[in-house]
Amino acid sequence: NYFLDTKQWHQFGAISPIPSAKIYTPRDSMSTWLFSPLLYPIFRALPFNLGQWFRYVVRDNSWKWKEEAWPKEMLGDVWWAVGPGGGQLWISDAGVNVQVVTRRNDFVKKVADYAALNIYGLNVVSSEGIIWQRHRKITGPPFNEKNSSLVFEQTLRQSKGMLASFTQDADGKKSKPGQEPVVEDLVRWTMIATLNVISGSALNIKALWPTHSVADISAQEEVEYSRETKSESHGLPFQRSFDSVMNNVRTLVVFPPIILRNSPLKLMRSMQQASEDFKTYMHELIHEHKSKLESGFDSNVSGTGDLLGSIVRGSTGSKGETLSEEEMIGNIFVFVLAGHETSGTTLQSAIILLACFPEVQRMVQEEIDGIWREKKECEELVYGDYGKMRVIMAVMLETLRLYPPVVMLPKFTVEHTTLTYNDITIEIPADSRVSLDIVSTQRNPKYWNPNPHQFTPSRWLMPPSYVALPEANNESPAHANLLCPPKGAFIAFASGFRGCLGRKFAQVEFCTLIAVLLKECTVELVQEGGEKWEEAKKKTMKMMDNRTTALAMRLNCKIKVRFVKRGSESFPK
Ligand code: HEM
Repeated sequence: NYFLDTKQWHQFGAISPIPSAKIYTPRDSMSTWLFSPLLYPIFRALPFNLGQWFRYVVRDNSWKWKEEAWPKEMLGDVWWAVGPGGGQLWISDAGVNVQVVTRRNDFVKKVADYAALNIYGLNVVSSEGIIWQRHRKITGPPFNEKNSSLVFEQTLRQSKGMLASFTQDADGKKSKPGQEPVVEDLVRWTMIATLNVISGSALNIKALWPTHSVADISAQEEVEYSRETKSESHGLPFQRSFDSVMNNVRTLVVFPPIILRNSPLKLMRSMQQASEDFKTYMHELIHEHKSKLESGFDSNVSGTGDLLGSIVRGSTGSKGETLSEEEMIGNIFVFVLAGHETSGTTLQSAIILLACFPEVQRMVQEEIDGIWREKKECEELVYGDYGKMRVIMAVMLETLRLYPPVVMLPKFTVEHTTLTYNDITIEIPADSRVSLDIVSTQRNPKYWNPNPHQFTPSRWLMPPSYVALPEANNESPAHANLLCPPKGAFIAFASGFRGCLGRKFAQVEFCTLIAVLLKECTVELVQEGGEKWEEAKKKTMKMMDNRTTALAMRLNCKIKVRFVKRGSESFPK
């Protein structure tokens, strides 16, 4: 019962050799998870600090940013949150992180937590054990150089459309200096770009940028999509069904199809219709790929590098090592899910940080100028330039260090096991949650001094003589002389067996988009009500800390920026 269970776990925490926090809500309660950000202010307002423990159950760990309490209120690098339902071990020590991610049979994903992601089929994100191995074996290889080059092409197209819409007025004319449109809702646009890039690179479709100017929002309604309805049987053109699925993913994941299909709300019925159309289109695409393969087409040689094509090809192997059509669709769905919001929010954070740190933006622009100086007239940016974007990569890694879109890596123990921390053996009972705290690890002064909370991309830029320590991780092998942090100290892309499959994908996308946006323009904060630049920066940096988890960690407020012609900046030179 609740009281005995609570008492037993609190006693367990008290005798553990590491610190512990007493929790009073059931550990696996879905309603606590859902409503914790709303309940937190109520608990925090209780007298005599009675509700302080609630901070440890807030799903997004947001108190670490908001209350400027970090790291004072942290209980240490490794500590227990204990209460009814069991214990949750929180880790922000690099060495312990490594132990967890490299012992994949001891620290597993709790698949029940991911069941909602199986709406189209089992996939590499939601599975464990031998099923996960089979999925990873087939879904890993498609993230290759050919795909990276496709990602580059897709991003080039999107970023040009994006830049035009940031620098043209509502009539589609180039804005005059000082009259550039205000980008009110930056994340909306970065998410459209990343959704289009992933759909393009996963399925080889060419989505168009939806508007000629962000000042003319109505234009979005008139979007023309490149892939039109394929047969009479579909209600929606492909891209519309795809966008609808991705934009309404939370509803689709929470409500079963039967409820949506029979809902009295037209909106819900149309979401389900779009979802069914998406599935039919995906089956059609898979059949197209299969028949090409049967007719002797070798996608390895002449394919475009799109993820679906490679998966279909990789799935023609021996029995037991293939994916069913449902599983292929399931994987494409989670690629889009895992890749679109994470990348979109990272780009948003980085663009705002660049607006706040003009000296960093200048370094980025000098790098871009250097790349263009080497080109002949009429030459374009090419995939080969990606490796030259060291400073942009440093900006990405530093953004991810401070504002990772995924804040925690959740693991679970099926059997009793142990971890070693500073020569201490930590006993971990079966059925414990083990959470790798990405935010605290990546702000831990043990690894990130000096100024671990400060945005300093130059910490990643090493001289040519740099030799990485043996126990270090190279976060972007395509770039020379970037800092290799100690293994387990940078885990924004996870690490070990279940490391992010789309790391390079996201990196190519990020660098290409920034290189296009900042070639001729500078991003600036919009100063409001006569505020001084320093005031605007201070206000913005405070807003940057105001985040909550949706699918990925998101800013709670909109930060306005503007893209002005280089040379006409208004921030201090
Ligand atoms: C800035 C962008 C990104 C970040 C920060 C990021 C971060 C992560 C993290 C932290 C995980 C581990 C999650 C967990 O185990 O709970 C993960 C896994 C994964 N990511 Fe990413 N990701 C990014 C972009 C992408 C992209 C663009 C794709 C695909 C196109 C992608 C595909 C995946 C997949 C398939 C997994 C599951 C791997 C497995 O479990 O074996 N990610 N990512």
